[in-house]
Amino acid sequence: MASLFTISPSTPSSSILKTHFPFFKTKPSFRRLKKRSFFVNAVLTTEIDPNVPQTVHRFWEWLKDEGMVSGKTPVKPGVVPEGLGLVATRDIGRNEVVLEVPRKFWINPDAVATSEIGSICSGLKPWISVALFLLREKFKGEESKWKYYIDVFPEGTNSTIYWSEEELLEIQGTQLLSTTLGVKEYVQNEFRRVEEEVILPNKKLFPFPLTMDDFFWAFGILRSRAFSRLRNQNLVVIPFADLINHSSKVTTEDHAHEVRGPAGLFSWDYLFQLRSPLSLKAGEQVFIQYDLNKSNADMALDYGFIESNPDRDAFTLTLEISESDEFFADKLDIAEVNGFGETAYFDIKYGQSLPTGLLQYLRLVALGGTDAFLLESIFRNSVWGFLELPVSRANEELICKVVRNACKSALSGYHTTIEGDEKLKEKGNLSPRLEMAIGIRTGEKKVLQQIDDVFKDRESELDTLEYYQERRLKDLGLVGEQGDIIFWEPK
Ligand SMILES: C[S@@+](CC[C@H](N)C(=O)[O-])C[C@H]1O[C@@H](n2cnc3c(N)ncnc32)[C@H](O)[C@@H]1O
Repeated sequence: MASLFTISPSTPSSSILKTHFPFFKTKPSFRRLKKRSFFVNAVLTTEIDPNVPQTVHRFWEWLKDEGMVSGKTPVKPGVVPEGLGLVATRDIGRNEVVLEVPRKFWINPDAVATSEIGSICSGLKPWISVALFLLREKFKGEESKWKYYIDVFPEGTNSTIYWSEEELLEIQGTQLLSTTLGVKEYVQNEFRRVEEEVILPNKKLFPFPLTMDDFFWAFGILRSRAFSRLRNQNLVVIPFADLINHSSKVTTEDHAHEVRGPAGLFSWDYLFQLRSPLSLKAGEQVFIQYDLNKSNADMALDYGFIESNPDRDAFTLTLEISESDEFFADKLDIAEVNGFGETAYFDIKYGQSLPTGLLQYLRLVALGGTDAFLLESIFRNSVWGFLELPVSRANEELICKVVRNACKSALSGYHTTIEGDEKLKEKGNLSPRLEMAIGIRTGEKKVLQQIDDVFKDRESELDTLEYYQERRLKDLGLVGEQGDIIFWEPK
């Protein structure tokens, strides 16, 4: 039965880039330079905290210069525990607009299409075209229109894609480790392909050495900073807006909007508008909710941090209809009619009931022997409904056994126990990556424990559960309230 149930990964670094790029001709921008020297003083003395790096001062000045920041802007960048963040300069009401960024400053596949590399990026995946764009702009250094923005990007995050081998050992046995390795392999393959097909054949456009680490840097920047939920925009990096950090205190996600509005002195355009989901006092940080649906493993991979909230702990069960199953075709047909496939993924979250369809799919996969009649075509429209409830003792016993064995086997793959992890946490003084590793492995183990408990309880109830045949007899009026068989007696 090993093929009935497999637990497998749920889904599918960095170097400091040289900012000086000698191959681009220098075009002095007197307007920008002149204005900058004026604003730098103003900014330095009155506006931004002196602890904020110079790169951020220059970026702030650039935002003013380009009209994205005015005297009315109620936030400014600040150094906060999450790195850089946006801090309220006055009290801000809930739902109040904190910033607006005109479309001409959005970096998305459309912006790449109209850039110098547009023609060679047209067939690429959206994220790859934006990654190449960012890398190229980074290498252009002084010559890039985006220089002040790119200068405030971090060199990396704590995403597991950047962890050393030693650090990855701390998540040994976790699904996050397999997902991380899968993602790294995917990015490596994409880099090799784009290097061969786009970068090397276009030396004029990419006259600098682009390494795998550079590509990973861009990938990590996009995963952690791109907004993906705007209407018609499936990937967009927005200067200024991407300085905003996440807080679990925010429980809504409708903070980002695309609106029409003034985008300069005489122009009107789409604006990316960010509203504060919370009311804030001056000096407090503005936060949003990045994604309510992401598990801690997703957060670790994308953003390089996790929440202590156990609701984010999850484990993905992967179920499969084996091709060697004698009823493979019928089972697959039933699964497909009901929105599943040969393989089905079920995300199980801590503290929540089993996901819809999991028990049906399990019972379907385990169906055989005397229950196989349910696979006949006359039952095709009703079988999924039957599978909602236990089919037979043998079927229910099998699913319990298989799930429990899989949980035990997964639990044996972790190199620490929940108790051991909790002791480490109590001791404190952990690096952010080790703290994440402990959080992730404890979370996964707790979910596995929870799944095992559910099926353990079910196993203990096998004798008292009602099965298909009994229900059927009841439906036909042939079983009494006490479970006794009623014989037909002529009146
Ligand atoms: C969109 S950027 C926000 C700006 C970022 N703090 C910076 O310094 O540029 C997202 C990154 O900020 C950090 N971050 C955001 N919210 C966080 C949180 N609640 N805890 C820890 N790090 C956070 C993570 O490094 C994440 O990848």
